Amino acid sequence: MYKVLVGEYIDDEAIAGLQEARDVKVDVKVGISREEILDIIGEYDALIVRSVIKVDKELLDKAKNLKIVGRAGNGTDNINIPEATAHGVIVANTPDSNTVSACEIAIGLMLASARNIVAANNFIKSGKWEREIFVGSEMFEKTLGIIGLGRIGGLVATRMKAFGMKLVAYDPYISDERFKRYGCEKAKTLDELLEKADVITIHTPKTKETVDMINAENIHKLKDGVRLVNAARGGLFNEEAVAEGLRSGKIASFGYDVHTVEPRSECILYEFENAITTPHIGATTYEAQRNVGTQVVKQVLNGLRGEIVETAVNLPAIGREEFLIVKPFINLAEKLGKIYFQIEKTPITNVVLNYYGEIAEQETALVDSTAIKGILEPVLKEEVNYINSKPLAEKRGINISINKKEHKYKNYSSAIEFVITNEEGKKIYVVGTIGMNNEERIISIKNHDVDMAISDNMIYLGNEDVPGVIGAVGATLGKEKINIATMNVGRRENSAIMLLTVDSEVGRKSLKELRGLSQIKWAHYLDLTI
Ligand SMILES: NC(=O)c1ccc[n+]([C@@H]2O[C@H](COP(=O)([O-])OP(=O)(O)OC[C@H]3O[C@@H](n4cnc5c(N)ncnc54)[C@H](O)[C@@H]3O)[C@@H](O)[C@H]2O)c1
Ligand SMILES: O=C(O)[C@H](O)COP(=O)(O)O
Repeated sequence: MYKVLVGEYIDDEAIAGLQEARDVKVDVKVGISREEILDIIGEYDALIVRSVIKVDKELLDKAKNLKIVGRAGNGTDNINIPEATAHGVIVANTPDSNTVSACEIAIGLMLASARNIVAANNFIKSGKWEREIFVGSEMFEKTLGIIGLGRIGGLVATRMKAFGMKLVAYDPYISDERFKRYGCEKAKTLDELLEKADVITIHTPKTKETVDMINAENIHKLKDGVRLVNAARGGLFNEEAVAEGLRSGKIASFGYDVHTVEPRSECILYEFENAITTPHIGATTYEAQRNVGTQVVKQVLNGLRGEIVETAVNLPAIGREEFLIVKPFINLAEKLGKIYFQIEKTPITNVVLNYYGEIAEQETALVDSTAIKGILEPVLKEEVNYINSKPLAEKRGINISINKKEHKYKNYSSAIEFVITNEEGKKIYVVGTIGMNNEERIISIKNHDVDMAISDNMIYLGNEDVPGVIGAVGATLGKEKINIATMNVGRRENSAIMLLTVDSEVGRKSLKELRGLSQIKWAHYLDLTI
């Protein structure tokens, strides 16, 4: 039974989804104190957070059973990712699930602050009526500067284009094509954007580069009467500098959802009527919370069950399309990796993974990790996952190298070759491919060419290359009530092997019977279930 701690509010349906899982016990402790979480985290296999709980080294050191942290949302700046990786903990967020809500709050703050909606609302409810003091500005034909043209920046661009705004964006990490796609003029420098924009909205993560993007030094570069919006992360615009700009009139308004300190009850900006704010509610919509909740539960269950966690942030970033190409190879690699310790017992010193053909042109880091996971998992007591498999192998003195090579298995569009060297200096080769309909196939084992679909239950035999072996093996398995699904033979000068797929598990007694046949030199059952 996996224990999951939900430490911040997530959607009720998502909690119900967790509770329905038979292998999970859920504790919901929304608003849990720091002291309590440090006390109890050692019991849990998974932790679900939003942006409040700090998942730092202190917490991770105490989280002895933790396998995955699910971030029900986008930003992960409350989680120490390198530490999580060092602890073998997967961190997964839900990057696409709340972007529309975040975009809409940015636009809401932009319009509300430009039209004095909050001040006018407060004014009228205090029993007064005036109109002239609430003169605002239109967005039509103004220039909107977007810092960070990622998911949310892109959504804002599309929508504000419809308002008739001219768009200029600053994002040094994206292609020119993306600027074109969103109809944005590319600002080559931040200064260029600061100088051109009538309204500026920021949609970057919080990094060393993005903190204080508007600060005391560069505020004079802004247009007089500029309007600012921050629905990304607190501190991207320096609060003191913005307060100074609001005081001097340089900045006409500031709409912000995110704060340098959260939660907070005081802020230098609260005195300004034209600075309107919300308590980080960008993702607080029914739709976003439903999406985020469903997505985080899916990722956490996958992580606990050893399945692929598509949105893991401490794995190499891989696009959806690329992921779909690589995905079948991920399972294939794990299965091929499992073969070694089922046919050999000597410890490994070296693993070389060679990629050939189309797969060699892809980002294979996920495949590398699962290949190593496949090798180690059957023999290690510790939990092995995609995150910790390589560090665990290195800790055990196993040298790993990955190569993308010119194609040598030309009959196949792609191939993965394992070359495993053990302490006796023996080299074991296992090669596989993905065939039609994403079928996992083994195409060579210990230098014997075979070509057969992998199944969960396989038998690998070494035999004399003499007449009658196939019949003897068939009869023996028949006696043991084991049905043979397929059979493949591989022969070389002095040796022959047989690889069989069978419909059921093969017990010790059946293996003993096979080994007792005079023509059989050795027999192994390969359990390749994952
Ligand atoms: N207010 C909320 O409730 C809420 C909700 C969701 C997301 N967010 C925040 O919104 C922000 C954007 O999220 P996203 O999903 O669009 O992220 P994203 O990763 O899709 O896009 C971020 C963009 O910022 C760019 N960028 C990075 N460093 C930059 C720099 N120094 N200068 C200019 N551009 C830079 C990147 O190239 C990228 O294109 C994040 O900070 C996220 O945490 C807030
Ligand atoms: O990064 C995010 O997803 C948003 O800032 C929302 O954060 P929250 O989950 O704490 O509302």
